[in-house]
Amino acid sequence: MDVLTFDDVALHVQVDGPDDGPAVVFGNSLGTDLRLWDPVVPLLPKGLRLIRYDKRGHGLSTCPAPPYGMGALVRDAERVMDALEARDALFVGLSIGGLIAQGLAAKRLDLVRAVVLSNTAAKIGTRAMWDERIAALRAGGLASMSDAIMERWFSPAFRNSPAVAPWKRMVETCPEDGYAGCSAAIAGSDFYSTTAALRLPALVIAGDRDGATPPDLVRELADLIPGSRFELMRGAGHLPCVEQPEAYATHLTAFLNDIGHLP
Ligand SMILES: O=C(O)CC1=CCC(=O)O1
Repeated sequence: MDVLTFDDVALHVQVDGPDDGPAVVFGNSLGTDLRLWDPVVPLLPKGLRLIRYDKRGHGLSTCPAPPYGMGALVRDAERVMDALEARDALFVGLSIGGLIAQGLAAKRLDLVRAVVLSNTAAKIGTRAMWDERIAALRAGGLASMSDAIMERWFSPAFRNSPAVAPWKRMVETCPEDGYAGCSAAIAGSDFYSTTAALRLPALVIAGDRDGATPPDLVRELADLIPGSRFELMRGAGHLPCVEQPEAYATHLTAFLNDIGHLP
């Protein structure tokens, strides 16, 4: 197991592929850890350096006391990439991972040459909505919220199948403080103006059954970035890399090819 230790947090990372391959860094969503990408990773072209990490308060990373700011989450991504000497990478961020991608691209263009912004937006929800979510979390824990979370994450077909069980368990076992801390970071994030100033290749992915970041909101994000590509995945919810890994990997591979980021 690889752990990168910093002054305020220790981050669990997993690297697959050769050290000298083109780097692809993955940022996962609220309540998920780096296993979010397990279905997609084996379907990507060989020879890439695939870097995954558990954001603070999730997976095997440590869980500093909440609340977190988006600045800390962006800094964690930056620290992981600096520590692994991963420059000029494609950053694939899903949901809060997509917020981190936007913040990182605005701050460190030397690290990020292109982004995949998946099931995300320039701003996700309102402060009132996130305050309510944190209150519900503190009142009943994640197990009391997991049915509603599955409704946002997955299409009816997937969430009514046995395949949903491990993903439900993943969110139910997420540290409550980590979930609350990252919820606070989302509540305080608004990337409309910085993302509108980004000039880099971007693929923006939406799912037409996404109950957290609906397609119109994701489309609005794509419209902020000149030249971005927008893909709507039909039948997929908030986590299309889980529901439709083959189609998701096909979109990533086509984008990698277009931007010349293949081995
Ligand atoms: O609302 C959810 O459960 C999904 C979600 C919103 C932000 C994020 O990262 O995940």
